[in-house]
Amino acid sequence: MNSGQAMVLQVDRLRKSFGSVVAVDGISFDVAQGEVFTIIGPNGAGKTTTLEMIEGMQKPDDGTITILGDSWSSRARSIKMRIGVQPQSSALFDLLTVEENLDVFASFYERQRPVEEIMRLINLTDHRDKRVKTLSGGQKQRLAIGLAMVNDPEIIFLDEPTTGLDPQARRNIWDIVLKLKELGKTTILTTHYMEEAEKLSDRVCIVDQGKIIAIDTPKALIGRLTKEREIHLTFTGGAAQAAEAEGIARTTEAVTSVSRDGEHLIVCSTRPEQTLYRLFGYTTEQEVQVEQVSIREMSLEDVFIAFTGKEWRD
Ligand SMILES: Nc1ncnc2c1ncn2[C@@H]1O[C@H](COP(=O)(O)OP(=O)(O)OP(=O)(O)O)[C@@H](O)[C@H]1O
Repeated sequence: MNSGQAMVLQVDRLRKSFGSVVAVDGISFDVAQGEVFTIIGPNGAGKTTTLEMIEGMQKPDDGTITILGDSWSSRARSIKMRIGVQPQSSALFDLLTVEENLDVFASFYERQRPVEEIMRLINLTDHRDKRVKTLSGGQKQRLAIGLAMVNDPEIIFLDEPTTGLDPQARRNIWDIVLKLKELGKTTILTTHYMEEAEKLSDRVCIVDQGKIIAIDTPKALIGRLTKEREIHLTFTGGAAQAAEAEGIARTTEAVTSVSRDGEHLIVCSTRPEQTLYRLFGYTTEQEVQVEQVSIREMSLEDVFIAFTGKEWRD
């Protein structure tokens, strides 16, 4: 986060329980103007409850929310005019067209962004006269994001905008989020897709069981992991060659573990470049052919596993 940027949202020690279930257990973070800020976590982690408290739809048991300098208790109307919340698909008017839905939602606000511009932004201009009930799941989600834009808000909240969509439809939503960023908007979204968080976000807040387990840029989070990398090699000459290379790998500095499955060799190293250099020195000298070589990239999924000790499940 750039310290020169204005904070548009400050969340401090938020708590919310439902009976004996602690849904949100002391969550604090700040969001700067223009950021794409993603709250990610497994099912039931407390993402929606956190978002709904910030959106003013649920009252926290404890903690404070300052949004665009205001609080819900003193300036609710002003906040509502300046934020945009993606409605549930079920809130769309099924029998009205895309354009009519946007017009109806826009009529609730004094400040408006031209509907024409929103339809371009959500790539639905060609479908403007289609009734909502005839739209695909992805198109409905895009319209829902458009409805969050009608008052030209400064902050836009998207709760799992891509859940249940196919990969192409998800990418179409990602394009919209990136366009919102170009427009200088702040976007706060939730997801349980790690890949999505990694691609879209300036910063990611990983939550589990109502608590933040890590918060930073995707790059910094991944950088915090061990420097160990997995090198995968496949030998054209088969298992015998792989076994010989396995012997070399085992005596190579910085290698922490080696395993072999037939002609495939997996070498874990804290200095992968040097390890590869040594292995290629051997293969060149012995004229051994390597069919395939790769170094596995670390992802946010690895961050989750490292921080919680649990497997990530979408
Ligand atoms: N209205 C409610 N009444 C009772 N329990 C609730 C209510 N809303 C949420 N919870 C519980 O609070 C916890 C957090 O739920 P929340 O919906 O915030 O999680 P989430 O991270 O958004 O999950 P998902 O990805 O499944 O939407 C869960 O255990 C959930 O069952």
